Amino acid sequence: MKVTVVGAGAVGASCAEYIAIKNFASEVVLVDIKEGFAEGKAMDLMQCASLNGFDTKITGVTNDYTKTAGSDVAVITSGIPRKPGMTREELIGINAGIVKTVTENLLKNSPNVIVIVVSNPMDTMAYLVHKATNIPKNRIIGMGGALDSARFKYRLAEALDCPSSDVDGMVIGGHSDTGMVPLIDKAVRNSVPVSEFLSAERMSEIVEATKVGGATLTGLLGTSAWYAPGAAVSELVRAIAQDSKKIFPCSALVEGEYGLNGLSIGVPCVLGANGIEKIVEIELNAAEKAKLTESAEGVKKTNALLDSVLA
Ligand SMILES: NC(=O)c1ccc[n+]([C@@H]2O[C@H](COP(=O)([O-])OP(=O)(O)OC[C@H]3O[C@@H](n4cnc5c(N)ncnc54)[C@H](O)[C@@H]3O)[C@@H](O)[C@H]2O)c1
Ligand SMILES: O=C(O)C[C@H](O)C(=O)O
Repeated sequence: MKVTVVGAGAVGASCAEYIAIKNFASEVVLVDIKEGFAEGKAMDLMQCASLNGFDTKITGVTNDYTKTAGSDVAVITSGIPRKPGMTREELIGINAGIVKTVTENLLKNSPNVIVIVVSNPMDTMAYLVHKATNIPKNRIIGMGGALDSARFKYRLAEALDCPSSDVDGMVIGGHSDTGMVPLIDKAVRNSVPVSEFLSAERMSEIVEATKVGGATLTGLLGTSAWYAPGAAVSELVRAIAQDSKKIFPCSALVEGEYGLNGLSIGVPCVLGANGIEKIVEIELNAAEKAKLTESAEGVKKTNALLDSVLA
């Protein structure tokens, strides 16, 4: 499998590193607009090959999309990250134009590529890729829910004082500070509902900490996170490479699922060789449904800004 990662910054490089370390792709091409930057990141990462024991070939190019030709998957991380105090939505003015141009360049060279959108505001950027191209909806995947769910599991494990591998849980909805919907009533510790172990108050603290997970890290780091984002992307790419049919919450174009239409938003998706092979409609309780509907309204408000920022 050939994977292109556009944006060789914090998230793009972390994503390339995890893909290489997991050793399922033959080739990763890093692309950046900054002269020499992707080449440097690729060289540094390739010097880890003998140390970390991977065979994936990583190359870097400065804005030369001919080198990305024939990519099976392309990950778009190009654009600016937020600074402390900002929302992801505030990035739309700069990132929309970047994501649109990058997508057009990718498609010219890899018409059948599956696109994974990472740049923020991610749900709106995924929707932009849908609006600006004729890529079928199964080949446009927004990465947010896989990361948010990993953060949810981290918070659950912290509260339960157990390893993350003992908990399971999922976050659906928009990838925003207010729009995430951590499905706390469905979260389990080794198949036992977490409500058996945690008070209602502790559970709502976990939900709130999960929703602001990205903002918390941005406050600590001065820019947004990259390790868990890179790892989350690498798991989506792996599911495609291995045709695994695993379920991840991804931002997908909804056409009636969950009563929603005309936007990309985080919903459970089966991922395989064809990208999003199915949106899974799980039973939501009334509160979860109401939160998802409200979240969709928020994403739609941001989507409505696209025309003016791209004009
Ligand atoms: N969806 C998620 O879960 C998630 C998680 C983390 C970060 N993000 C988003 O990912 C984006 C990247 O974050 P980062 O921390 O890696 O930022 P960064 O600044 O470290 O890297 C971004 C890179 O994009 C490059 N770039 C800019 N314009 C480009 C273009 N036209 N073509 C190619 N490269 C271009 C820059 O030169 C830079 O190297 C941000 O928008 C951030 O908000 C999303
Ligand atoms: O928080 C951000 O702005 C980056 C990303 O969306 C994240 O959740 O880490």
